[in-house]
Amino acid sequence: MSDSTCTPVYKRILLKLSGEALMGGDAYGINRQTISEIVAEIKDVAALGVEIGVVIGGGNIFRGVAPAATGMDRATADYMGMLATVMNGLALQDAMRLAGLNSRVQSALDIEQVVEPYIRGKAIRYLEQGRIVIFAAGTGNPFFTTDTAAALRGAEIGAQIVLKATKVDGIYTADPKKDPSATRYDKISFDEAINRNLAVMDATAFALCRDQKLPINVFSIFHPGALKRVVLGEPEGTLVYC
Ligand SMILES: Nc1ncnc2c1ncn2[C@@H]1O[C@H](COP(=O)(O)OP(=O)(O)OP(=O)(O)O)[C@@H](O)[C@H]1O
Ligand SMILES: O=c1ccn([C@@H]2O[C@H](COP(=O)(O)O)[C@@H](O)[C@H]2O)c(=O)[nH]1
Repeated sequence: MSDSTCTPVYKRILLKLSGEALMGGDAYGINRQTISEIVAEIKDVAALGVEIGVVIGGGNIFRGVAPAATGMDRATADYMGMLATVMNGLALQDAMRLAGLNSRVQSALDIEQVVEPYIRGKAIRYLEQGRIVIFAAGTGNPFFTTDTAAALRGAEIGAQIVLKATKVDGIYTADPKKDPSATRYDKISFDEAINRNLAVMDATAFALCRDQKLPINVFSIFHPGALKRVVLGEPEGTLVYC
């Protein structure tokens, strides 16, 4: 049932959830309280009748370019990273189940005993039926990231925007964790974000969204209500536009 007091400006969104955000205050893995809170934010948006695809990251478990992967064959490390996103996807689906949300996980890597494979038409059908679709295993290819998977799946499912829910509250002139003097953009063009090498997302993801005219909004998943505010068209975080 849609909430008649709030009208979303997007009918279908692709939400990129940072894997690291799932850690909450922990050093590693998935914090149950944090994942429940994130799911509650998603539930508020689902209640508006918005169709939601989710790409989940894996940085809380494994990252192919992290120190833990030093010396490893890069492609092997990347496959481990993609499998980490499958674990996060299953945890997210379970947290959604506990919250009363109906979701499906689709994986870009074939592990059919665990999750169903990514099939675009089926994913779109699920969205039309009001189910949340969690896209796991990134693009299914090494040397990419889940940000690029978000751009790709967002374009494939016809999402109107990619929402990057992360640990920072937008895009800054430099990494705010390293440069406290960095300032936040309210909005920025794709060309400027790419030319300035703003590392909040990788250049492949920015370029794909730019080419597909798919805007991105980067915001903090730790700001209560931020996801809903973005979906209602209220200013939140940083909008990346064509
Ligand atoms: N110019 C910038 N503006 C904002 N954040 C930046 C910038 N440059 C680098 N960052 C960093 O980018 C990070 C992006 O966050 P995030 O952890 O979501 O990336 P991710 O690799 O997609 O996540 P994960 O792998 O955990 O799914 C932020 O934590 C921030 O410190
Ligand atoms: O398409 C993809 C997506 C991801 N990977 C690997 O997984 C990890 C985790 O993803 P994050 O985007 O960093 O959350 C990533 O570092 C890669 O190692 C991949 O190979 N292909």
